Amino acid sequence: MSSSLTVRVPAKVNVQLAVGGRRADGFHGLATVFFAVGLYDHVTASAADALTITVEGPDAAVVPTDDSNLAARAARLLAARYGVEPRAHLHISKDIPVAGGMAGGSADGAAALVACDALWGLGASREELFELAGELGSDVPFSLHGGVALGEGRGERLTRVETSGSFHWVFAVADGGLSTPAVYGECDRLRELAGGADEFSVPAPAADPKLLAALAEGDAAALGAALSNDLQPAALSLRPSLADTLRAGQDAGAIGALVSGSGPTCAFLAKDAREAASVADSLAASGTCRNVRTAAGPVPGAVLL
Ligand SMILES: C[C@@](CO)(OP(=O)(O)O)[C@H](O)COP(=O)(O)OP(=O)(O)OC[C@H]1O[C@@H](n2ccc(N)nc2=O)[C@H](O)[C@@H]1O
Ligand SMILES: Nc1ncnc2c1ncn2[C@@H]1O[C@H](COP(=O)(O)OP(=O)(O)O)[C@@H](O)[C@H]1O
Repeated sequence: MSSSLTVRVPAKVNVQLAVGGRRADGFHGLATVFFAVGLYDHVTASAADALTITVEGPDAAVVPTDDSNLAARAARLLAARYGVEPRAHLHISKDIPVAGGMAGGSADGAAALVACDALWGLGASREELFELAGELGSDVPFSLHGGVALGEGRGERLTRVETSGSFHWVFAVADGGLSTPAVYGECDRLRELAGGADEFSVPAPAADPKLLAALAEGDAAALGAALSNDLQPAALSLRPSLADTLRAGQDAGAIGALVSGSGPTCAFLAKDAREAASVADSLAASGTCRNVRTAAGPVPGAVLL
């Protein structure tokens, strides 16, 4: 047992997000290709008498520090499963945009599972951690997994996807977030208008073979052309100004552009690191976003430092 340890965990972008009809349980069946990018939160767990959370970083003020924080929920779930007291102080150093469609909360949940398992000396297997992650949220297993993976079911059933080389991304971070349930709800509303939103009205989602080939071959131009997100019309409907952001990135020379997950962060693929820096400069000057980040990937999932 150690008295303090830190886990590093990445953000994600969905390079494909195919959304099936709304299921009876309210969730949507997905075929999504998660891609982990080098933009990280760090969660440090230290010995304490009770479970407490602190957060630092530019968005810290909008992150809950009570039991609704995904890191706290993860610690409690793990402790309950092993019959131990959830005694830990969790400090989150947050660099992943909050409510931005980049799975920052899920990342902290995954990191807390790994950190508390080590702090409490539980020795949970990878399989056990993945099972707990799936109970915490649809995106949490991928934050453990990292790399590139196809997510099916709610997004929690993962299969590793083959890739070559590195891809270079630019992220335009918006002012304020979008609620994930609200974006799925808007997707359903738009689908109802077009004829139906349930599982019988919407085709079953499937991974795009062209996108998988582009990833396997390390072909950035082909990946850029294949990017797709079924939640994008809903995110644009709730936040019409995102169309300006997407256009600004395309005009700046990005070879692919899409809303990241449920948004409102917009993700742009660049040919190489130099082009990414140039797209980032143009986006920052465009006045269509709060700030701009560059990151390469794929990178590993939650890892104990
Ligand atoms: C859209 C995605 C794309 O990766 O992520 P974000 O872009 O928000 O980060 C995910 O599907 C978000 O996953 P996550 O944020 O873990 O969602 P959960 O906590 O499991 O569920 C929150 C809510 O989202 C909706 N939801 C989530 C997953 C899914 N397959 N179908 C859904 O309809 C439901 O309304 C659910 O109550
Ligand atoms: N550790 C956490 N970091 C960020 N947000 C959190 C965390 N725990 C709970 N939340 C809540 O989850 C909401 C969604 O946050 P986040 O996971 O960053 O976005 P998204 O679901 O778009 O990827 C936030 O608005 C916040 O209220």
